Amino acid sequence: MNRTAIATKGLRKSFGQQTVLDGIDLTVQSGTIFALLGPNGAGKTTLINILSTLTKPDGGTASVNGHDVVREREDVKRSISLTGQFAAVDDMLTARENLRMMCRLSGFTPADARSRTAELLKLFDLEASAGKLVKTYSGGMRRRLDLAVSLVASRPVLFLDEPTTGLDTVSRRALWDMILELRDRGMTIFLTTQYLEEADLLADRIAVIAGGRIVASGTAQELKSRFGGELIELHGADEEILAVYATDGSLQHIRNTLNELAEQVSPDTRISLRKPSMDDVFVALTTTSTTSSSTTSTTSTSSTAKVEEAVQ
Ligand SMILES: Nc1ncnc2c1ncn2[C@@H]1O[C@H](COP(=O)(O)OP(=O)(O)OP(=O)(O)O)[C@@H](O)[C@H]1O
Repeated sequence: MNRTAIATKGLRKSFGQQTVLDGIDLTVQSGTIFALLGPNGAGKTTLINILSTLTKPDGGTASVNGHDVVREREDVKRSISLTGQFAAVDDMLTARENLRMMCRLSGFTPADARSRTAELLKLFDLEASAGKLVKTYSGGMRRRLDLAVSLVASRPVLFLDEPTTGLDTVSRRALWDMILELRDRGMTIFLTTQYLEEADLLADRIAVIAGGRIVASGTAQELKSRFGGELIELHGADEEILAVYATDGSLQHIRNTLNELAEQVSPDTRISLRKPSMDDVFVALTTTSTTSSSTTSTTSTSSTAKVEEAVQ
């Protein structure tokens, strides 16, 4: 049975004159991974801060695990883990010592602290280095320990603010596996990211935030399918992409689009066909055609639709 873990309605937040969240409506089902995707400064951290009770909204409502984030703040706090919340991972202690200390501070008995520590070291693949000082850890190991520490107390909802920023590809993939494992154990995970691939591969549902609003939401497949079947890319002499046009993938539409483009672009323009990616969705939703590198001086005609137009 699907249960709602996080819900917001008309959520608003401004800092001074700047409106950061301009009426956010979201629903996240229990036991799923939800990715909030958006460019720098879009309001992702502000939304996580509101949902985790660190910041008060100016208007609208939000609930986590059935509790209102303003009126039932303590209940919300007891329902969530937030990575980085306990940024106090001590560099001069080992991972095992850090975890045991956090367990004891959270009220575990010594025996329970030992077994929870062992469980978390295993889950986050830190057993081999559990006895080494944290100051000797790589960025990826450190991030895994941060996550392990934030999960000392078992809570149903986990907030991850850009969990893999700055990690190399191997560490990023290792962390993704762990996030998926947490979801499979029944946790609800709300993460923010600027990495399209991360949202694409991890999330059950994605919402794209831009200009203080949710401009699109759905599964990765649903978002990509807004473009239809195939994209036509126009390339210049140096292989640079001049423009991207959406088609429904049918021979008829592709032929009509090419015929119309042939009248507008120089004869040595090259073309290629490809499937839509999350990058296309993101660029189309978060940039205007004047700033996109995929613009051209051609005008849209009856069967041509640049990706920025196709997805709106
Ligand atoms: N406490 C604050 N006081 C004033 N302005 C703030 C405050 N917190 C955030 N802002 C502003 O609100 C906007 C959104 O910030 P936020 O950190 O939520 O964005 P973000 O999507 O998380 O960005 P990034 O991906 O860069 O972390 C930014 O313009 C930021 O400068």
